[in-house]
Amino acid sequence: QDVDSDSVPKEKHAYQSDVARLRKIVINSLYSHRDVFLRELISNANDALEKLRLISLTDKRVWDGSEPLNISIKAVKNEDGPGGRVIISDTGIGMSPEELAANLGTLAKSGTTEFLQRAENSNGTNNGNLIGAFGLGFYSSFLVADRVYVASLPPKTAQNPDPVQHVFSSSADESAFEVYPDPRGNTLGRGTEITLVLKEDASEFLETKKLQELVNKHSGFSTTFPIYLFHQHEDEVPVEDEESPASDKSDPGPEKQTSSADDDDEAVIEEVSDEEKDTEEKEKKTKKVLVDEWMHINPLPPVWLRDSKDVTDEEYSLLYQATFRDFTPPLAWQHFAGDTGSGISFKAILFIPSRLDDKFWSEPLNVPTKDIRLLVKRVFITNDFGSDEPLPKWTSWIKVIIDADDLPLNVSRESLQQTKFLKQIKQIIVKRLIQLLTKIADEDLEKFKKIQQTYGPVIKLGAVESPANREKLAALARFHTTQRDSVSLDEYLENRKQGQKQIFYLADVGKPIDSLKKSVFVEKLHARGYEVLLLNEPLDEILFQNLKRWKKMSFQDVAKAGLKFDLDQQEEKEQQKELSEKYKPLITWLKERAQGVVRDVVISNRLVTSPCAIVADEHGYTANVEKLLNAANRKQQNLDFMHEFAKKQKLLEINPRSPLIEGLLRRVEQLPSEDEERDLESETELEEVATILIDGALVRSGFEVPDSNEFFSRVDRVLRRSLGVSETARADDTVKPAPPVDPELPSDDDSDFEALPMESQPTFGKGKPMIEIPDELKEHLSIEVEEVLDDEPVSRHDEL
Ligand SMILES: Nc1ncnc2c1ncn2[C@@H]1O[C@H](COP(=O)(O)OP(=O)(O)OP(=O)(O)O)[C@@H](O)[C@H]1O
Repeated sequence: QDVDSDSVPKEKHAYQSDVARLRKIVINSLYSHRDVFLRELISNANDALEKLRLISLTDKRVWDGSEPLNISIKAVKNEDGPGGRVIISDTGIGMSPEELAANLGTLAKSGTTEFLQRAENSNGTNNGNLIGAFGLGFYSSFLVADRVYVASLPPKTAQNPDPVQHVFSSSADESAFEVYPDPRGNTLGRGTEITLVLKEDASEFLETKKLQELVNKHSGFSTTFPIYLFHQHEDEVPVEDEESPASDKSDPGPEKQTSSADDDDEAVIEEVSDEEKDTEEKEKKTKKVLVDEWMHINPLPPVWLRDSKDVTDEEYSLLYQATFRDFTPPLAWQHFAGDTGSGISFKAILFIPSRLDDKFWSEPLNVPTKDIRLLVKRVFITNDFGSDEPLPKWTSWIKVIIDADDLPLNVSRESLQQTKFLKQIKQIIVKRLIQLLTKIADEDLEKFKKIQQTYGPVIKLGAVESPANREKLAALARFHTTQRDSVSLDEYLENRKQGQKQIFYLADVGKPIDSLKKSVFVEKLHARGYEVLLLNEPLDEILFQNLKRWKKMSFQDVAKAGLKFDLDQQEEKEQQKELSEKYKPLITWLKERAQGVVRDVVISNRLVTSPCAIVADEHGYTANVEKLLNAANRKQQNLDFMHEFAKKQKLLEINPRSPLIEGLLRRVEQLPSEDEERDLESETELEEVATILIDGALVRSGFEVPDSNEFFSRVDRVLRRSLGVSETARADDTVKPAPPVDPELPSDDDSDFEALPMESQPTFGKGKPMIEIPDELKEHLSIEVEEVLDDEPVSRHDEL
């Protein structure tokens, strides 16, 4: 009987629409990578075997440990012409007919629809990466096969004591698939057999050599279960042995194949030549025969059990890609052996993927990792480390294979939770990751640059999140500065100036580094050669607040009071004192004007060209913190009070060297004293200048002005004054109201006008048609405008 025989009724099912879309994307965009089909199917077989073994821990009926668990691959060439089939079988958990339909006919994965949209929109250019991120699985069969049959038989269980082998059958271009009882009966014993009827141009996969090469390249790493490949070789055997054929007895091969020797497909020996010239002289007659053999093609121990000196970079990459189903090789890895401290020894490889999942920053802090694969003596146990004590968020993306020697094989996850083992493993992973990052930072600048691009903010998160590792992680953090692009805190210290006791920084989340460099707060420091760290990532400033000091140096926000630099020098101190004295009248006058905004007005020692700036007091909020807090939408009343208080803790610093400030001082000094006659108009004007100066300082320093309308009205008035325009004259503000909707006109939706992009839509003004013509075209263009009377039916473009 054939798997496709019509002797059984076949039930037709429609594919879920997403499946059809996914198949199309896979087939169209991965043609040049089509050998991945084998890796994907072997990975699925591996999963099925792991599942069976896990279930058997609690239900011995499913598998009692006696029959072998393995994967086998066989290529069968068509007898009557080109082409043929590749059959991949496993002795794993198998699928019931319902599971065949559900698992292979629908996509249950979350994010599928979004993935499909992205893949379709990217015109196939980037689909390799997208699919890599998503996983591609069973549908990769259609890269090489026109038709696929999946025969499957689940093990006997209490609920299903007499399972029946069923077949899932589908062609590459059909929108439906069939599920039916296997006409051959329960031939598998248990497990799944996938038969790929190869496309015409995929005959290369019929060659054993090609299949072996592919397994060696990709899939030797996808599984620790033995993979057997069927092949035939010529052998010379004595004629008298003909009766008892010489198959390789030392290698039993996949159990089910040897046990089903009566199957036509599984003929053990085939005679090809009996042309041997027997001679009377020869004592023994021999003849050439084709011997069938199942080769064990992944006999090497898994990579993590080998000595790291014997493993190539390519092998590590392939192991990573196969295990974690990632198309892109990892950025870095560490292979180590250890002991948990509670006497359990293990071998492990820790991988840093080359990209961070998009979801990383939006997921909560305590998301459990799914990519730490715990094995015991090569046997997969779990990748669920529980959510009670997940790894710290900053390491949650890590991918690890860990193989323990001494845990009992039937250890369950629950009993694992109770041992110290998991906790110790998590600590070891974090420690090793930090070691790996530090090693790269010390030894491989190029690679560390790449790490920074992807994991820079993650390292800072780690330093904030875990006090125990704060120092080590902060040492790995890199920052922009006024002088350099990527500087560690230690490198910053090496570049400090004589007598510098503070680490200077300026923080403004989201602001481009170039515009931070131009800030009023760094001008003098920069001019004097001091380096200032420029922080524009949300975690930067929080990190410094957590660190408090670095190698005994305190952090100084240059937008805050408390900035110290070579001011101990006597000369400068005295100069500052003198200036304060000189500017006293202006300071007193400005203090009154700036009451609602700042706590005090002082002479600046940080400004060079700017006339003034607003700095936060030591206890006040910088513009950056104020922005963060506003964004955090503070609701609690009692905190609001503190918030308002901290907001007012600002100082107005004035630059005594600025001509504007000098001019203002002169004007203030000229103000009439109390017993003199006052010039109210000029006083108001001066006050207005002061308010603009204060508001301008707020904006320049990154704060918001209390009332921007008021601010601009004032600027308007000053501008008018400087132009000699009347301050009270009003603009002509008569505006023609928009016409009501005319129900007789076509609706907006079907208008051609709407279809035009904004910039190409004609503009209209004052109720008259108006067309803007560029000056250079005016000579060459003449335009006639037809006037339309109000009561005439109008076409859409005249309506406005
Ligand atoms: N050889 C097999 N034995 C048992 N079940 C299988 C086998 N192959 C596939 N399946 C079932 O079909 C489902 C879908 O397989 P598919 O390869 O499309 O996706 P996946 O393995 O879940 O994910 P991905 O391959 O993308 O990581 C699997 O989750 C599994 O339940």
